Amino acid sequence: MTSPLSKLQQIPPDIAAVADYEPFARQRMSEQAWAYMAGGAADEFTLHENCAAFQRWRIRSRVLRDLSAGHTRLELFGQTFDCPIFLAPVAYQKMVHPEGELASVLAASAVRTGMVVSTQASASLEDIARQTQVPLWFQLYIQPDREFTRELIRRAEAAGYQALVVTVDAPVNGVRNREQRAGFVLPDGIEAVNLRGMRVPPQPASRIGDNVLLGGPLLAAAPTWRDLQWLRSLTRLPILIKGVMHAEDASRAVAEGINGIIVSNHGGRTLDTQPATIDVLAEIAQAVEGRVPLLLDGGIRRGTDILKALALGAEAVLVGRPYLFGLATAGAVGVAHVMHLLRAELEAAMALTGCRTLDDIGPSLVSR
Ligand SMILES: Cc1cc2nc3c(=O)[nH]c(=O)nc-3n(C[C@H](O)[C@H](O)[C@H](O)COP(=O)(O)O)c2cc1C
Ligand SMILES: CCCCCCC(=O)C(=O)O
Repeated sequence: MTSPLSKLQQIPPDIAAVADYEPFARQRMSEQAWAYMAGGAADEFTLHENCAAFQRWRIRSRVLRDLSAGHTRLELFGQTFDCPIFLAPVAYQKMVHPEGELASVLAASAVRTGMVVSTQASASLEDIARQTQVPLWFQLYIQPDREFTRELIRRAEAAGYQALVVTVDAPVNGVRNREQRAGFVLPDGIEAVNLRGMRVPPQPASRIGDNVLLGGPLLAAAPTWRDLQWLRSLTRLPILIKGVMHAEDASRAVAEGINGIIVSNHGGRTLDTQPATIDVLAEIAQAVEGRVPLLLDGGIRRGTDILKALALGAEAVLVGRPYLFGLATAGAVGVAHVMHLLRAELEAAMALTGCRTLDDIGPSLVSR
């Protein structure tokens, strides 16, 4: 006899690729939760374009190279990871599985890769950190209440987080029509527990689009470059900014002393009709000239997508929905399996392009 929890920890038969998890995840979620987790902004052009753009890049195979003693290890900010595929910050994971972020972080530990924990996690940042043996990074939404923000950073440092990822592409929520049509609201019992006690409560995600924005208090308190200087004065942790899509912003970030940049359009959830992340990566890499590490997320569904991103200038990638669908389907085991599939596909792609290590992956391997 299997308990309901154990059913939520079993990998369904016949899963061969990350995309195979999607229908199982869909079955296990309410229509409202699915709208929030799978959906994007407005007409969802960017959501789809992130994936479609990878298909327009071609990989050139290479033959007869020495592949002995190969690996996918990488070092970032003095931290070692077994593979360049991180778990992106994703809010409210208990909405899709009772163990939520606590399951995801176990999976990150099992595959010895990084996880970025969302400010809007549904488990406490301390409880998540206690579950792991790999370096964790904390994703920061700078809050209108700056004192509270300072305290969040102090808590993240005390809990052992090893980098701050400041998300800069969502001073307001996107126009989430799919969520509106489904009537999405956070279910009872799911909340951003790390924001408890804040003086200015965050607005519920699905209502933000209904309010007047320009000239209102929300945007008056929105983060600016000045806030990044303030963050720098508060912490010695490496600071990355997530949500850069323009070479000029990337150059400015480097000039401001930011330690890393995540090329991201928030998985198509903020400003619709932005280009795919993979299509702006080379331009941003050119502006950054290797001065700080670049990471990329959005639309990664195959190991070949990862190889393309690394070839065009990223040192690592992050995935969002793929591991969320693994989590919804089979908890920690599902997340670990998704990460394993992506890594196995990356290794196959590396072998077939003659790359022994990540350093061997370069622009000559891809073309449009
Ligand atoms: C349900 C959901 C919640 C998210 N929550 C956050 C968040 O709290 N903070 C953040 O910086 N990004 C958040 N993101 C964006 C992801 O970090 C990431 O940029 C995106 O999912 C990458 O695209 P992909 O889902 O195609 O891999 C969220 C994405 C999803 C799907
Ligand atoms: C004002 C932005 C709220 C976003 C909440 C979580 C998130 O990032 C998401 O994509 O959803």
